[in-house]
Amino acid sequence: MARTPLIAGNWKMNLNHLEAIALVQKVAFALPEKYLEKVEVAFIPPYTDIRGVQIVIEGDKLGFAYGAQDVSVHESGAYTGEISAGMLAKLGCTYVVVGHSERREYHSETDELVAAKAAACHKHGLSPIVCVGEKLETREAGDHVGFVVEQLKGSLAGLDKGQLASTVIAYEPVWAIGTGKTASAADAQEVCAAIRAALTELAGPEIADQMRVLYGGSVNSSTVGELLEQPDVDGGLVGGSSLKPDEFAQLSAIAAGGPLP
Ligand SMILES: O=C[C@H](O)COP(=O)(O)O
Repeated sequence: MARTPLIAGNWKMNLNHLEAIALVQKVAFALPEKYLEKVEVAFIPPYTDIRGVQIVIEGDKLGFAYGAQDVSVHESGAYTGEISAGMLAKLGCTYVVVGHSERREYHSETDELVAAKAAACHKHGLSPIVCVGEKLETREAGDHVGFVVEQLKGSLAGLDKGQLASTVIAYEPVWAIGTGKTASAADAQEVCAAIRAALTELAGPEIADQMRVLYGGSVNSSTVGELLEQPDVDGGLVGGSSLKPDEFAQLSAIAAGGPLP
């Protein structure tokens, strides 16, 4: 089945709320609307930017989606510094990245916590983008496929088939993030195919076939075309290149089927 590619720009901890609005406007200026019929483009800014991003996207009917980089497992209450899924849903978010390797590494997030965050998203109609990926030593030992599949199963534990259907997976080999080393298209396909096989086990072929599996790690306009030609790669979770409006517009256009004129 044809899956609409998703290009999600994870800004990480970059851009204040004024810079955020300017970036969305520049991408909208560079990327003619017709491309959005063939690719879904989402912005994943820091929490403080989401309101501004919402206003410019909704106000100008830009056709982009947006979301958050993390979420609390708690609903509300005395959890200083936390942001709930309900708050993000109220702001019109579609997506929430959960289990990014930077959160797993710097905030000691476990598969169990990631699964709880994914469940919190679903409770409020948000689609989690569940991130998985191996470190360099695991790849060098040749254990990357088994590692990623186990991490995936742990990070989706407890989700029912309906929830899985509206979950996005992002395969991000840690050694390729922010390093300029993109996994080869064949490397990405190998793991994304194993992810889809695991999703088939969990949710059945019909649902697994409609779920999007993204690749992330130094994606840019030169690499996105070949990555998306792979049968199990359905888009990109894009870090550094999402902060450059012309580059992000170009790679989104390529994901839609052709470069900008
Ligand atoms: O979430 C995005 C990924 O961590 C990839 O970041 P990158 O494109 O800067 O390598």
